[in-house]
Amino acid sequence: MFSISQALAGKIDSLSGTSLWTLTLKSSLCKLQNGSSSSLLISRSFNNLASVTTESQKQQSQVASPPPIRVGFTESAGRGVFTTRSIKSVNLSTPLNPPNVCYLCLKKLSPRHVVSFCSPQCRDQARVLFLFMFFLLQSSFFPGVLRNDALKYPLLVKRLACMVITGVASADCLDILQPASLLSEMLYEVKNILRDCFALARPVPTKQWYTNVLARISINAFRIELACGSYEDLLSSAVTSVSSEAAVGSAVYMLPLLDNHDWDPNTHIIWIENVDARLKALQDIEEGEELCISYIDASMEHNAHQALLSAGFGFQSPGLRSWSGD
Ligand SMILES: C[S@@+](CC[C@H](N)C(=O)[O-])C[C@H]1O[C@@H](n2cnc3c(N)ncnc32)[C@H](O)[C@@H]1O
Repeated sequence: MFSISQALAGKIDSLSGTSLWTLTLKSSLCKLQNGSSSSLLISRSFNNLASVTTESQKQQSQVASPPPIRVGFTESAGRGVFTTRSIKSVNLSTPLNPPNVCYLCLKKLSPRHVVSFCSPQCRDQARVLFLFMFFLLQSSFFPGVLRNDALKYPLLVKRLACMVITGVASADCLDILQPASLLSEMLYEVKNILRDCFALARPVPTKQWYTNVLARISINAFRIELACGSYEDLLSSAVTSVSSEAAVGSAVYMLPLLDNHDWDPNTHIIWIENVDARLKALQDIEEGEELCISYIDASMEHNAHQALLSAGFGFQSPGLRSWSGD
């Protein structure tokens, strides 16, 4: 298990040599009323990730070792994430249905939970972070809005707005991420959804601000497919497809957002106890190799695959073209 906790502070907690990384970033989450949820994870200092230290390094009394991953430039896909050591893959088996999860941290709830937070701590943190959110959650307009998938990103924008307003995140914390071109309909929805929220805030965030944030979130948000209660659950669930209906939320992370797409990825992002993201090696990875994930369901038909990549991410996948042209 390769665990990186408190990436916000740039620390890795443990390293024991298997194929699973944990990227734990400071989180702020919200489960929505109709059963879907959204979350936003912010790492304040991207640069900290380049200077992480490991628990095993600490335990081996300061034995010098490079961080296990580094951010570098690829030939054709901008920035990417590369390993600095080799990693062995492990086998996974059958998927589960997504569990009911805590509104704040997406941790799986036991059947005895009647409220939607796993602990008083999560509930209290949510109260602070979602001060402005609660107003909207109570509005009759809200459940209808949430049925539209495309609107989860405005909700993430709103989450960030709440965090900025309450001082948890800085207004420019996503600026480092690559932006997407936005459809005018999305901007319209953002404006409507955020209007009441922003009306309560001083100073009022500008349209320019939320356009900027939405443009980045819309290309960089992850669907959180699963939030398993244990490592055993993970082993039986991590193969759930990106295209399945198993998503329990969405999240924005810093480091995983620099993972580029490959039609035959060498890693897969997964979640175990909560919204902390883990990268799992799908195959043995050589030192220095770029870590790639599949942005979409890799089993998808070729033209649909290319259309999604093109519309959603602004590029096409040459690997897939040669693969499907056999
Ligand atoms: C989530 S970002 C990945 C990090 C990005 N390379 C960066 O520098 O911030 C997604 C963007 O990376 C680029 N990208 C990712 N995978 C690619 C690939 N296989 N080929 C070309 N461009 C790719 C596309 O511009 C895409 O919109």
